Amino acid sequence: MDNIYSTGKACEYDNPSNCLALNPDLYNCLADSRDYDRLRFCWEGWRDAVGRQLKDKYPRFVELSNDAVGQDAQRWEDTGAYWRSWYETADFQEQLENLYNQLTPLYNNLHAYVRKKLRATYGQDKISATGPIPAHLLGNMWSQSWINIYDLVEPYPGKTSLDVTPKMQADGWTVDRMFRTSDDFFKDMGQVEMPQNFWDNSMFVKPADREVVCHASAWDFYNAHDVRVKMCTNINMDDLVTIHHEMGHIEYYLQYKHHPVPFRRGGNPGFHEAVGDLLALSVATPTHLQGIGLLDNVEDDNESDINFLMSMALDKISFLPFGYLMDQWRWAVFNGSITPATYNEEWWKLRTHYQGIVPPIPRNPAKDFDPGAKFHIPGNTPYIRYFVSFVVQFQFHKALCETSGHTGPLHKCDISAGPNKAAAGEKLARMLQMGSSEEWPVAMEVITGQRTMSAQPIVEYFQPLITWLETQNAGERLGWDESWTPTYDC
Ligand SMILES: O=C(CCC(O)(O)[C@H](Cc1ccccc1)NC(=O)c1ccccc1)N[C@@H](Cc1ccccc1)C(=O)O
Ligand SMILES: [Zn+2]
Repeated sequence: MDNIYSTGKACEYDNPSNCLALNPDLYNCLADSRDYDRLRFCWEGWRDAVGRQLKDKYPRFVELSNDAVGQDAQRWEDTGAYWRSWYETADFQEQLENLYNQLTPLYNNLHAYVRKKLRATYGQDKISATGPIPAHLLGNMWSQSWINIYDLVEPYPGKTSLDVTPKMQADGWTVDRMFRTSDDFFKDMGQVEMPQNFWDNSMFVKPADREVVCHASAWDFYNAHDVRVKMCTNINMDDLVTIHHEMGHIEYYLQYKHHPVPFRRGGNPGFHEAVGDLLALSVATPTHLQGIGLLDNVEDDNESDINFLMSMALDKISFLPFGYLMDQWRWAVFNGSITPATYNEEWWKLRTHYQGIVPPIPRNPAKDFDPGAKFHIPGNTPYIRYFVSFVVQFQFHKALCETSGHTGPLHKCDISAGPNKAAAGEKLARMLQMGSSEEWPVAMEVITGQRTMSAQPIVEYFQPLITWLETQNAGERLGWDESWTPTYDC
């Protein structure tokens, strides 16, 4: 399944020998095209090339995985139960649902605003004012991050552009400079620097001579010195953020390497995903981007603030329903309540219910397997960890901002700019050094002083934007009529 995913290509209708790889061709198509039908080709072509090939393999995989976790001393009732056990939280699913319910108003306000803007771009015949959004129009192959359509939704055009990709490319940024920039930030915050073998042994760019798994990953060789990233880096802001994400994994490896192997894990899997994103919250601030030469002039006024918060919301708020639903689907597959006969229709029920999106073309239940078109399904990588990460990274950010001595609104905080940045770095290092030797509430307490997941910090961070969106959305229908479908001209 990994090989099918990593080598899949979508071939042009009019030239079957001209085939597009996911990275970078289809990524660029979904990010840059503003042609409804071209976007549909890229969206459908990837699912035909990969999802359809995986449809009949996945049921057997589920069976084998459930057998494996039911064996011997483990005796988990199914794979989902085993995966949830890593959080050591009896009411874990209830806590997640509670967090999600608190975040729904943020998402619905962003969704309503983006839907209105997309109607203006693609026409009222293509998008309903009260329905779900066609999935291929959101700038991302899985509609999980909407940052690439920032130009279509920018609140105050003409203010400083936050899209630093053009400047990265114009200034000749290299992949090495992107990784060095990230390493410099970790060092500046008092964390451990990347060892020489990281630079010697990592794969930073897509090789020209062989097929590789391009989906980014960070590897611990459990020998206290060999740590590596594998990534097909492109010169853009998205990948600069991903580099921080991957380096966050490496940082955890380096900080907990003194523990026995069973403790060389994150406090919980969400913590491992949160480290790099946490630091990237500071790097992404306009003043920090200016400091590393990616923004020329920064305007400090309310309109620029709203533009900045919109760009952050298109990355962080848009992700929340996707991060939540991926394992809602998978846990149900593992426990048998979703069967191979209903894989795809149950997938789209969840996608429409939580994300407020619909497929641009009818799905064929006998052939289509759209979950298979997302890396983590064939890759068998659990996903709720990212939803947990998106919640806790804002709890950590708020706490480290206070420790660093930041004053003012949370969204303007760069922990490396605070007078007590060293104290903030020490708290982070102490948490990382615990690995999984303490249960995660104890690790959380080291940074935040309390032991529970909370949606309050992410809501506080985005509050100015929420207020602005509520005004903009006056008269709009929040949420969507799940029965609407786009017109299909074949
Ligand atoms: O998948 C990733 C990043 C890759 C990874 O760093 O999480 C990677 C996934 C992976 C790859 C191969 C085998 C297993 C997992 N995870 C790691 O490299 C990893 C995982 C656990 C511990 C240490 C490293 N991000 C998710 C979600 C996300 C996260 C942050 C921003 C945007 C989107 C996505 O792209 O959908
Ligand atoms: Zn990760």
